[in-house]
Amino acid sequence: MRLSSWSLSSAVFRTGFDFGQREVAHWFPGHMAKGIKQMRASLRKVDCIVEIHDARIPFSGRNPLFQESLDVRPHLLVLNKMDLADISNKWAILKQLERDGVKNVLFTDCLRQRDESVKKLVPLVTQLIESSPRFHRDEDRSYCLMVIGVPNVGKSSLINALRRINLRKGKASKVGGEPGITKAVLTKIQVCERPPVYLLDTPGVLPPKIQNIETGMKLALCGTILDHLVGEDIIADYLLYSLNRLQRFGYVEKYELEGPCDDIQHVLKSIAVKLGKTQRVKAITGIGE
Ligand SMILES: Nc1nc2c(ncn2[C@@H]2O[C@H](COP(=O)(O)OP(=O)(O)OP(=O)(O)O)[C@@H](O)[C@H]2O)c(=O)[nH]1
Repeated sequence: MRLSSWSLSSAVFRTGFDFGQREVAHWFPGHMAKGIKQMRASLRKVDCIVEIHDARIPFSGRNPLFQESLDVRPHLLVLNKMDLADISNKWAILKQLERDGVKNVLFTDCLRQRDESVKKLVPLVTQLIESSPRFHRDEDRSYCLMVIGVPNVGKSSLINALRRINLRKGKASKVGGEPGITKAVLTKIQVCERPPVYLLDTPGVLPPKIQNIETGMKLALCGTILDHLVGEDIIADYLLYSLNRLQRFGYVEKYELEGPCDDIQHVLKSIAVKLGKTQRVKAITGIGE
């Protein structure tokens, strides 16, 4: 078996998207451009930037547009959805990020009710802010954080988890399984009383140009780009390619296949049959005769 038939050029051809060269208007819609503008305008009020990214793709798809803000404020990279990621090589990930200039990293799972990782966030950011050269201690001082990241990585979930853990309060930010739920920079949301910590939720912003097609596919696979913009079949094909390349053959047993396979249509058909998701359709013959 060849490990995969997936090919970058065929994905470009089939999607019509060229992640490297062309700006794809759908991926940088108006609210994202507006979001970046609003973020820049609000930066003045912010003590620390909390950038959230998907722990499954720690090195791909972070938005370079955020970089300028990271240079002027303390920065914490939160790698969320760690429950879905393979973090057995956590130290290697941290080392690589450090080489890329990212020193402060926290892995989180925002869906767990009493998650220890989310609890660490407030002490970590207050420490970062208080050790920054711009810091002035003041009796009534509160801390303002700005939460940034590409769409659907869990920005709103993190805000809600912080409120749940620190204030025992309910949701303040709308959460959704699709990218693009948060469309406006919100007003300050309180997430902790002692010390008083507020934060600004922001819309998920994709880079206007995606570095290369593989980065684009990873972002799509993690749900940061609406599936239909890339094509569900192409995303599934890339997933199969990635599983085979990483020699993760768990899908073979789960879907009772004969063995590893590089034909996505065959795999999808077998899954549909196993899950009873098939439909009878009338075959139409004779067209064009
Ligand atoms: N498995 C898992 N899912 C998560 C986690 N955090 C968030 N999610 C899910 O990821 C999806 C997106 O979460 P949101 O909090 O809406 O993400 P967002 O970054 O605010 O999204 P936008 O508004 O599109 O920018 C939702 O379906 C959440 O339930 C996590 O730690 N683990």
